Amino acid sequence: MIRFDDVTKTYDTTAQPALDAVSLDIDRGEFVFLVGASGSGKSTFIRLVLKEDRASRGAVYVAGQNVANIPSWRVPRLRRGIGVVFQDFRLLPNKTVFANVAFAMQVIGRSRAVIRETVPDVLATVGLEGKDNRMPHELSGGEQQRVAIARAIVNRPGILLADEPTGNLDPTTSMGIMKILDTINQNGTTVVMATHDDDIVNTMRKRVVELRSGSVVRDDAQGIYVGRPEVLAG
Ligand SMILES: Nc1ncnc2c1ncn2[C@@H]1O[C@H](COP(=O)(O)OP(=O)(O)OP(=O)(O)O)[C@@H](O)[C@H]1O
Repeated sequence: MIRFDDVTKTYDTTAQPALDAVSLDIDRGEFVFLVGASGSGKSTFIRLVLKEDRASRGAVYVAGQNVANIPSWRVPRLRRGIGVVFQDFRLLPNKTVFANVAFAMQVIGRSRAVIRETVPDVLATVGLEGKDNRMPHELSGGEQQRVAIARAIVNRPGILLADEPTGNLDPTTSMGIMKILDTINQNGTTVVMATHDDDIVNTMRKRVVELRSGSVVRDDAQGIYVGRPEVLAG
């Protein structure tokens, strides 16, 4: 589903690559944690999958297609197949919950009838039934992230990328979000989640790919993550 073939990404401003000769295969239906300290390359990985940036060397494949060969006019189609969730939710502040989710369907030309039918179902999937008319500022952080997840999955993407989705949430709320991501994955969506939250990684027991200074240093099925080895050592 996602393949990195010897991918190096160097930003113009820095000599040290953000990703350094990364080769990785993520199959359809997998749930993968991408872990590593701040600056290890997690967000760069996500940006390359979305073709928001280009690899300096090597090739990135999404659903069998080398993204370097996708012309710019077809990049929206690539991104339509990929839902994205961020740490800071990124909701439209002046739109209701319903409108935030509906917006993702409007931009790809779905009819009002289909939107009216689909959005409540998706809001129920993330546990937000009955909150359609709330504004984002009337929601807790966990609820806002649920809206963001609903928006990311409403068009049924094959891939969901989550960049530190629990970074702003307390542990209990975070586990609620993880249950939702797990359900989405069990329904067939490939999930890649960047995080440095070791508690979450160690509770979920999924595949763990660890990056350090842009290199994959570990790739374990049902892995764990020791996020702060210096703390443990000390
Ligand atoms: N647009 C950019 N221009 C220059 N350097 C960048 C850019 N984006 C990231 N970098 C550098 O690339 C490296 C990897 O950054 P990246 O954001 O991928 O790490 P990360 O693991 O996602 O970190 P975090 O957990 O803090 O988000 C870092 O050294 C960072 O400073």
